[in-house]
Amino acid sequence: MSSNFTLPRPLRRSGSLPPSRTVRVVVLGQGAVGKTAMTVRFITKRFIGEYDPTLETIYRHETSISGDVVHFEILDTAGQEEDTLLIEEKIKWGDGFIIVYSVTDRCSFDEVMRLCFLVNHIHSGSKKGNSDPPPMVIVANKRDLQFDRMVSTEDGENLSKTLKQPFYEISTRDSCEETVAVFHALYYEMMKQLNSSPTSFRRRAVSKLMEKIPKIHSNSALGSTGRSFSFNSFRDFLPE
Ligand SMILES: Nc1nc2c(ncn2[C@@H]2O[C@H](COP(=O)(O)OP(=O)(O)OP(=O)(O)O)[C@@H](O)[C@H]2O)c(=O)[nH]1
Repeated sequence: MSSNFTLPRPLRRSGSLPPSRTVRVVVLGQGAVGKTAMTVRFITKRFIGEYDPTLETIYRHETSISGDVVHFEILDTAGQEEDTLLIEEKIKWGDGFIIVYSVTDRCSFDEVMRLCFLVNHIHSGSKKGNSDPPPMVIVANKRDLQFDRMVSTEDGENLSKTLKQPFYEISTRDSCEETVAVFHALYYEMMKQLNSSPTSFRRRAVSKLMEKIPKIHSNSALGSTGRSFSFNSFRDFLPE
C-alpha cells in the first residue's frame, strides 16, 4: 500500500469497459475460521458474535479506495465444502482470493497450503500466457484469543514467505480497521497484477452454479464512514 501506487485502468470484462471497476473476491478457509464475520465486518463495520455455518452468499458492496470507485462482489464460501468440482467453479469465478485460518485451529492453518495450490492450479490452467499466481492474501484470524492460540505469528509469516503471498494477522472481533485493510490490500494486489498483466482479469461467462448463489447488496453511500447501513444485523439482508 505504498503512497506512490499507480492507479491502473478499470478492469475489463472480455474487452468491453464496465461502467466502473468490479472486483470478485472469493473468501476461502475451513469452517468457523471467521470468513463470514470478516466479510460482514468489512461491509457493515459490525461484528457477528454468533456462529451459524454459512450458506454460500455473494455480498455486493460499493466503496471508495484511494479515489477509485470499487464494486466488490465477495463470495463467502462454506468451509464445509467437500465437492471439488463445485469449489473449482467458485475459484474460476474469482479475481482475487482471501485465504483465512484461525490462530486457534491448527488444521485450518494446514489447509491454507492446499487451498493456495488449488487456486494457483485452477487459475494457471484457465489463463493463457499469464503465469502469475492470482492475487491472494493470507489471513490469520482470531488474534484476540491468545490463550487458545495453536498457530504462532512466526508460523504464519513463514508460510506466507513460502507461498510468496502477503500475510495479515488480525482480530475481526477487535478491529474493523484490520479487516478493512485486508480487503484493501487484496484490491491493491489485483491492481498491481492488472498493471503488469492486463489480460489477467478476462473473465469467463458466469456459470449456472454461480448464478444460483444468493446475492446480498449493501447500501453503503460512497465517501461516507461506512455507517450508512439501514439494517441492524447481516441477517436483516434478504437474499435476492
Ligand atoms: N474471538 C473471535 N471470534 C471470532 C473472530 N472472527 C470470527 N469469530 C467467531 O468465530 C465463529 C465462526 O465465525 P464465522 O464467520 O461464522 O466462520 P466461517 O469461517 O464463516 O464458518 P463457515 O460458515 O462454517 O465456513 C463465530 O462465532 C464468530 O463470531 C475473531 O476475530 N475473534
